[in-house]
Amino acid sequence: MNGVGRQGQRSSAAGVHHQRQYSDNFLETSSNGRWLQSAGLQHLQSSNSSGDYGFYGGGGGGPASRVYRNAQRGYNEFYAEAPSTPPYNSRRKSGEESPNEFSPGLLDLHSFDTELIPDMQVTGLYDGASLYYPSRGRSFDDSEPYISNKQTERARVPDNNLLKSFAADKEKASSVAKIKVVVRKRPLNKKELAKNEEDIIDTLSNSVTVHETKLKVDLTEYMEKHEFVFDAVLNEEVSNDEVYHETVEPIVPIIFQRTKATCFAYGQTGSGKTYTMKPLPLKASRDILRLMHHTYRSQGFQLFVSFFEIYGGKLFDLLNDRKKLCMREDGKQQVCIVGLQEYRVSDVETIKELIERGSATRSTGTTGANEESSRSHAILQLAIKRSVDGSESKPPRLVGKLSFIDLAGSERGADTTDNDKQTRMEGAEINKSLLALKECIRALDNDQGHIPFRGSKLTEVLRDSFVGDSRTVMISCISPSSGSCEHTLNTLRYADRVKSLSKGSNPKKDMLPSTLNLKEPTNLPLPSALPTASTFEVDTNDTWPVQVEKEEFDASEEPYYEAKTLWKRNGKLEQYNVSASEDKVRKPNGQTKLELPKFHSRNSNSDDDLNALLQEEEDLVSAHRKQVEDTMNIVKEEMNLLVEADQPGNQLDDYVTRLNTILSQKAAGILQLQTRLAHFQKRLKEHNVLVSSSGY
Ligand SMILES: Nc1ncnc2c1ncn2[C@@H]1O[C@H](COP(=O)(O)OP(=O)(O)OP(=O)(O)O)[C@@H](O)[C@H]1O
Repeated sequence: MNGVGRQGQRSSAAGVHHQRQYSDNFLETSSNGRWLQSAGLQHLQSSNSSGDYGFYGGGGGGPASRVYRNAQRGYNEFYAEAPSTPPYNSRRKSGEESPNEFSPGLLDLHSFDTELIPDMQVTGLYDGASLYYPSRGRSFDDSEPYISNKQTERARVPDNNLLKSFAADKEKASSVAKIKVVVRKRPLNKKELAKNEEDIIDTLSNSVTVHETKLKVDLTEYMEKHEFVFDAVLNEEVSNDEVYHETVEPIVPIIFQRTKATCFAYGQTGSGKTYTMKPLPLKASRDILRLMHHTYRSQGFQLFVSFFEIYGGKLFDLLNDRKKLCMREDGKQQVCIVGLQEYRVSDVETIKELIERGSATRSTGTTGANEESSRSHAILQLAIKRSVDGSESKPPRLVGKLSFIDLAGSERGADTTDNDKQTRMEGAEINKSLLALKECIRALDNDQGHIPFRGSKLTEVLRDSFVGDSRTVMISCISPSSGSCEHTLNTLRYADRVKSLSKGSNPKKDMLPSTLNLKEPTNLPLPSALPTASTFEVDTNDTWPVQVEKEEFDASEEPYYEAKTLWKRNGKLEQYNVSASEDKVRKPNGQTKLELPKFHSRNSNSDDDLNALLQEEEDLVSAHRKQVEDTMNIVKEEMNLLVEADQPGNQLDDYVTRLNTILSQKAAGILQLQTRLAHFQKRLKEHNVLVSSSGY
């Protein structure tokens, strides 16, 4: 009844509301770095914002880290010459898909991208992409080469433009909202239609209204309206392409600007999370590869894909037969996933096959039940790395990362009262992770010094996505049916809480009547108490017990040591450096079989070695720190001694003895540290030998 009436009134607008202006808190990231990290691990590096800013700032890295930072300077300076981002170009209308073009966000980038501009077209710098892409209008096929060599060969870069454009790039990055919350409504499905369920959701511009039927005490029905405002609301007519344009596309270019971005799909089971998320990584990869081959051509960027899931608090590699993975965190809050396979990819087809393979592995799972996928979080990561000197002879370092997360069904968190113990535990874990996720996103936007990563496995794994220069897009998927009203409201309330209390939220929201979203009852859809570090179950198998308060390292810098060992590990590294054409092996029947290049997992002995090495590194840093403290105490003592020496009547014997003691102490301290350092250097060398002789 009501739903039918409202459907008639529903806005014909596609529901894509292009909001370009979001306030945000764009920060520059300092280039702290860490020089040792475990080889053979997929690294989810912690990053920090600048020390000025205060995210775990401070001298955690100690003097040794300073040395590393200096060593990194050259790289950073080099990096600072990345091409620019142009002013915003007019966007094509929703639904106008011409996939062979750069999508609008990318067009923006290109209109400043002199590298691609043929000499005779320089005057058309701001004329839009059509100038540079003669292939515009051709239908895009994933198997089609996405770049013509001729096009790139025409390009030349005026150096001064590179420098000029860096500022523009930064400006562009800062104009991308730090957190964006989007709602997507799916159409009624056959089952719901068969049950005569109504569409109770109205969408208009960037608001969504839920019409909830309630009963009065006299059992007459009445309608309660719940209205929410978000950054964008996408209705059931909106295509996956438009979802991409609205959510991920704007953040793709800034991944090259050392940004970590995360896109989540949140919602109840069957609300369309997978439907929404599945196409996004492929579309993003396509744009990333285009950028790599056009704008950042010959700059040594490489794209890597990994795909894993968190199920029942445990990690499984979806690209390696659901092999169980182990998450480790060292004393410096570096989170690593031991054994995760990461594939270097250079063509869309390979990525597509990987995504399909991972998705198939996920949906079949261990029990083969679809049920399972709604209880797991699937995480697909696209990592952009870059060779230090632009060549492939050196190991690549992480530049930016784009994570796509298809979260477990939000209502699964409520399974905590289920009779089955396993289900209860899974429900609790899901609950915990969704709560922790919300808190982390909010902390991120509020620039809180403390981000509650430890609330769940999910947030621990995503730690590096919440620190430093990061972007988050949350897509809340909702079902339109009256039967899902309660879940839909819960989803929208969750999304509202992620967004509404954040400092950098949509300025439009502030202009709205403050009561708009506050009409909502204040009870949380999920328990409001977030597990704290002390209540969080520490799995001693998976997590290092050491807890350090300070964030010390910058995720934008892949640790030198790791890079080195990765290189050694792979290099027998033709495998690692397989080109697109080598990725495929022709089968006798002419079909193309994918032969994927692999990062081999290391065996447990290697893991032990790595852990020991990491521990030694920590011991060395601690010893160094202690030595500095001791030296400072000794210097104080020395100064006192000098003051006393100046006093009349000072005993020379006493002065000489005490000075002797002080100098001996100093020498002993230095010697001790030197010995420890030499031992550590030896161990590093041994480790390299171990890696290179281990058959990789
Ligand atoms: N926007 C949409 N347009 C058309 N069909 C959709 C849309 N969203 C979802 N569907 C369909 O609805 C069904 C459920 O969607 P989907 O599997 O993506 O839900 P989900 O939220 O991922 O569920 P789960 O949590 O159980 O994994 C699928 O058949 C999907 O094709």
